Amino acid sequence: CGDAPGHVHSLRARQPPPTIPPSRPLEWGDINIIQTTDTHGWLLGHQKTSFPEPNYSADLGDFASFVTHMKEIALEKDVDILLVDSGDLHDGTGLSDGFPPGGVDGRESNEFLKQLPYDVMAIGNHELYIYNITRDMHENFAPALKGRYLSSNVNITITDEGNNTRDVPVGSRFAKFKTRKGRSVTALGVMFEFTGNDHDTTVQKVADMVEEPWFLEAIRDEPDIFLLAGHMPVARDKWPVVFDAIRAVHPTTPILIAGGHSHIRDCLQLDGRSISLQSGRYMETIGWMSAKLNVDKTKNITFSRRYLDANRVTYEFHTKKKNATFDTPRGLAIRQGLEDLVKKFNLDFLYGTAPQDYKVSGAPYPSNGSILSLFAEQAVPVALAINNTRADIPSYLIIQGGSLRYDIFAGPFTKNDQLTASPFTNAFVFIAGVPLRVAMEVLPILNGDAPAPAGVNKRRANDDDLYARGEVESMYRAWLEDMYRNHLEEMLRARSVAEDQNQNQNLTLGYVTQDACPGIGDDIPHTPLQVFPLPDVISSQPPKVATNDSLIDFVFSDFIQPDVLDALNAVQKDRVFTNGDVESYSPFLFKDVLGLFAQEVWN
Ligand SMILES: Nc1ccn([C@@H]2O[C@H](COP(=O)(O)O)[C@@H](O)[C@H]2O)c(=O)n1
Repeated sequence: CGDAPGHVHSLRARQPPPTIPPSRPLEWGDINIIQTTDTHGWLLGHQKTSFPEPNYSADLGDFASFVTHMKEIALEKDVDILLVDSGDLHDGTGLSDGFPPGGVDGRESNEFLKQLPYDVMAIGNHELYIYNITRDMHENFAPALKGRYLSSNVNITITDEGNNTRDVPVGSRFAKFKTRKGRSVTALGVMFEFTGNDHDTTVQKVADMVEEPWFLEAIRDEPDIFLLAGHMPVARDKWPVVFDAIRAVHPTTPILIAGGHSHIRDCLQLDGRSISLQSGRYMETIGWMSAKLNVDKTKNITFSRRYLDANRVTYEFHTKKKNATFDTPRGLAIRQGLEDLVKKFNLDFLYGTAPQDYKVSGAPYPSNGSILSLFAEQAVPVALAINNTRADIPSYLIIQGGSLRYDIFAGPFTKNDQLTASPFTNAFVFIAGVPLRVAMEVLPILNGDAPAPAGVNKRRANDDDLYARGEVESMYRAWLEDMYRNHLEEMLRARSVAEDQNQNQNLTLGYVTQDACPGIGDDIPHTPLQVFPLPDVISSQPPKVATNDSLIDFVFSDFIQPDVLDALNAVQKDRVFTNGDVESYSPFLFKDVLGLFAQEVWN
């Protein structure tokens, strides 16, 4: 059948390029865990054909079939298997963010996640940026998990039917349940100390949470295992606070931690009877951990972990299925439902044809190949000139680079691609009559490239504050930079580049993980992607005006409005800038910009 006019035939490549099959079976234990985290709406998988995308080409239907077969294998082996998610279901693709006016982000895509047999799910920070989303999770999502959607330190304020205001957990504080084999599990869902949450939602400090009576009561009786799911990176965060609180009562009980948030693959052990795993982002990685639970409490537990590339070749290898025997009725129905949602949300609508790739961290900034340069220097000026009475007034723009979430690939550019690259509903606001010189002083301060005057929140310099507000892109990039640096060092150690290329010639691009757990974690060996450093805040080209003191419209994202006002008031004393000076600049939001630009320029 032909494509509808202005639409692509399918968001999926007809035949994704072949991926390398795994060569090592998974190590099974008495208790086995499949983990997802930071899925951010990527339920149709990665559909582009240039590597590493095909590594992650499986959709949620494929994953559902995989889980079914893994449960069958667990039954044959007579062991336990649990499915766990560590949060961030929103903001990332059209399936979650392409809803029509009046809808709620993620409500329809989450219906498909409900169809998977998750044993435990934890809340993420992307469930807290907008109150309506949190409320939807509380009212419509958590009940489907029947007490297993965990928000140990996250509350929502609601007004009940009797018009009383109540502060309640978004999901449940903890869950206690038994596995198929009769093992008792005490599960928690702990969130990092996020401060960027919306009104009427609260995130409690982890040190305060572990002193709560409910927490002490929940951990008092010894289970067979503690399962700590949560939207918090396994390294350099507050897991040890939770771990120590449990260890003070139960020195040897197995503790399995399923972390998330920083989008990396990671593993460590806080002691010999515990393991912490984190399985990446965007349905690229499926995490596996297993534990052989010995009864001798003086001995270490034998754990294993593996990072699976989320594609059918991987899934079929580990379930010993063939293409023809892999799909389950539920898997096929989920895929069909997702395809139907693509049509319903018009995600296959074609805005134009991207002439080349535009990368987030795979190209230098600024450059022709950078999506940050494309957005701030080309797309925003075109998109914000539409329906804008101020379009003729010289303007200068700054925005947070973290709002550009994914690469654009050469070829058809659809509504789904637009939302994948830039999913947020941030607004463009402005202050009229700012001297260009003053506006241009804000950027280096927010990036920490210039000394910040007292009281100014330096976005890059103040890493703790940035981290608390949810910024983890720099951690993800640092992880990529490490793997690329290691690769270059290895090439130097190799006798010649030719020899290295020879050794690596069958490897495709992908993640090369070095974590703190024994053995090799990656299921498939890859060669790493090249990565470039990026600033936190980016700008448009300064306008051509008479002098640097000429007055311009200073345009910025409402997401960084408090930082911008602080910086403006610190770099000059002629005028006090307040929220009252800030006006709406455009009816269009961040998520609209690339589509408007593509329609004008890529058509
Ligand atoms: N309205 C928003 C919300 C978030 N961002 C960007 O996302 C970063 C946090 O996302 P994680 O997946 O890393 O939790 C945040 O720091 C912003 O850069 C945004 O731009 N607009």
